[in-house]
Amino acid sequence: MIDLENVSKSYSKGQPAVKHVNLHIGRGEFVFVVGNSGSGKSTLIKLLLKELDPTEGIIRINGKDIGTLKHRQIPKYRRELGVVFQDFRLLKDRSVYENVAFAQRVTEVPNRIIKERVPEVLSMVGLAEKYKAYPHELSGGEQQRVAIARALVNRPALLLADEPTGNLDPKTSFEIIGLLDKINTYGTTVLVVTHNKDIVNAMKKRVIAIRQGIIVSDMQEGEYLYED
Ligand SMILES: Nc1ncnc2c1ncn2[C@@H]1O[C@H](COP(=O)(O)OP(=O)(O)OP(=O)(O)O)[C@@H](O)[C@H]1O
Repeated sequence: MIDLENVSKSYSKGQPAVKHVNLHIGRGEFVFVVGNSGSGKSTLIKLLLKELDPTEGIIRINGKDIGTLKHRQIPKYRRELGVVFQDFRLLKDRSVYENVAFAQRVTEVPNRIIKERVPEVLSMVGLAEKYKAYPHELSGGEQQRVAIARALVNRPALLLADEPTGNLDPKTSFEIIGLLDKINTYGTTVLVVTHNKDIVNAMKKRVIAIRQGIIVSDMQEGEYLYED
């Protein structure tokens, strides 16, 4: 699903943000990526989304070297990934339904399919009843559920979540991770970047720790051993 071969990324100044990373994440895995601020986690997500190109190395997603994608192929490539952020990034002036439908409208999915899929993903995230609500009428956890529904509506094989619980209280954070875990059991590969030690320790998933752009540990049923 995700293969990084000797991937490095340097910004113009300073040390490389990601250094000689080799990584394989198989289809259907659930993986946490942990590390303190500035360790290179966001850079890694941006490389996977092809918002940045590596200075060195090859990134393959689904067997495809994304370095070979033409400029005009990038939007389509990104739509095949589901992405969730710490700050939800919902459209404030659109309802829950429209926020999720929007991801399909831009891909010119026929209305008939949209009408089928939007309620389907909203009930999967437990928000079927709130389809008319606007983001400001929802709690943080509910807003993140909408963002997850939007990420799932195009049925991505891979879901990337960058600090998805960063703005949520502990109970809601566990609910959101539980939802990502459920999505994973349906077959979607899930990669979660997080600082949340309690969640990482409770979930017993694969944990990849990054320090200064280098993978310093990679453990199945791992723990958050890393001190900030
Ligand atoms: N656009 C940029 N230009 C120059 N340096 C950058 C840029 N973005 C990130 N960096 C540097 O790259 C390194 C890794 O940053 P990155 O944002 O990937 O870390 P992070 O682990 O995601 O941190 P955080 O948890 O704070 O989001 C840091 O030293 C950072 O200062």
